[in-house]
Amino acid sequence: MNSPVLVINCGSSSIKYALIDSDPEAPRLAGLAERLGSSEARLKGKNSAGESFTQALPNADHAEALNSILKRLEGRVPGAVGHRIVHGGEHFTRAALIDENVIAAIESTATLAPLHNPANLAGVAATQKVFPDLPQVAVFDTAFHQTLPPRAYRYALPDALYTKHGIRRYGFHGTSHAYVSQRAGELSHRGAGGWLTAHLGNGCSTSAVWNNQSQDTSMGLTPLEGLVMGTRSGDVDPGLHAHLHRQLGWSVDEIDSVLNQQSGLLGLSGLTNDMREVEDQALNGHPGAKLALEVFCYRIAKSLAALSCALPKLDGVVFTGGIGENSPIVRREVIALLPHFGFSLDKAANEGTTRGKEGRLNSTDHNGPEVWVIPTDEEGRIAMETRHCVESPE
Ligand SMILES: Nc1ncnc2c1ncn2[C@@H]1O[C@H](COP(=O)(O)OP(=O)(O)O)[C@@H](O)[C@H]1O
Ligand SMILES: CC(=O)OP(=O)(O)O
Ligand SMILES: [Mg+2]
Repeated sequence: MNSPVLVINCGSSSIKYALIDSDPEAPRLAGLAERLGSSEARLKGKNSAGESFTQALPNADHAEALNSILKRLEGRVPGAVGHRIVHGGEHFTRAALIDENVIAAIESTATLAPLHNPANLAGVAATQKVFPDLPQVAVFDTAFHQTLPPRAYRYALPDALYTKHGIRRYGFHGTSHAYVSQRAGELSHRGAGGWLTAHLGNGCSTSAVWNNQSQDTSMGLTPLEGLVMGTRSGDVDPGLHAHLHRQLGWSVDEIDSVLNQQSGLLGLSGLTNDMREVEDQALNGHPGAKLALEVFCYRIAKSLAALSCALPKLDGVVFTGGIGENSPIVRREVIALLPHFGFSLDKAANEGTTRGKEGRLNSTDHNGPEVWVIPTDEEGRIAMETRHCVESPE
């Protein structure tokens, strides 16, 4: 397929899009429709000359936003649409051409990713209306982690909860972990081997990848397990839920909303879910922001150390996502908490790396495991998998 792929990552009130050519060097048309459904709705993006635009779309819904996106494609016609679908359960080990059965399977896992899957499905429905003749492909966050062995994916719960109800660890951000671990293997003389990856964006997760296969990851049944995130708590004592219910009288919905939307950096700092602001306020001495940064970094280091058990040998660690790519402070603090692993961080390289650049952050004469920053490319990976699926569907 020579035509470009339109990649859609649909959230509850936003659509991220990118039009990606088969030639990876060709310029991308990309942007974001946000605050959909409100009077503030708008479309922001870049044209092929690299110029930014912003267009107000008052009260636009997903379908209206897609029609506006279509007009920004500068006459280029996609050959397929690739959708990011967060939860694919155990049904999907690779991308799938969307039909009624695939939609039904995605619907059946929707309750496991309530922040993501319903919005992803709404994006599919809206896109099918706008592009009725194009093949549409679902690319799952969970698929890359379907290689986890049972020791990593099983919870120590009664067997029937897994066999009858699918309660197990799935893992997310698979396209990102797959892309950056593969890229680390290509950039480093060590090749594909044992890589720990830290995807640190609004959602955050770590993964242990051996020979391009995921061996373990920090997120579980839902994208709430594991690291501290922008507004998500990550790991808490499983006894917390019963305690909050019995002692404070909180309902399940209240508990769920606190853990997903009012916790993480926002909860600890009492200020914001935005790491840039947390760092600024921590530097100003704000106690909540300092604590948020400290817990955030400690939890990442602890997770990386734990995940190293999944690898026969450790070749290096890769930082990615908005925070991983842009925060020298977080990278420095995390590496400083792992002194037994023999990492060495080059201060100038760590502080000099800027967004959009791949780089190794340890000195070249160093024999221990490497430290890399690799900007993630979830859209590029989704386009590649979409192309592959359309060309050779199973
Ligand atoms: N220069 C920076 N320093 C620290 N954090 C940054 C910087 N730039 C972006 N971030 C953080 O990255 C996070 C967003 O990550 P991103 O991967 O863009 O999000 P999403 O998961 O929505 O794709 C926010 O917490 C933001 O503050
Ligand atoms: C799965 C997940 O957490 O995704 P995001 O980072 O886009 O919220
Ligand atoms: Mg993200």
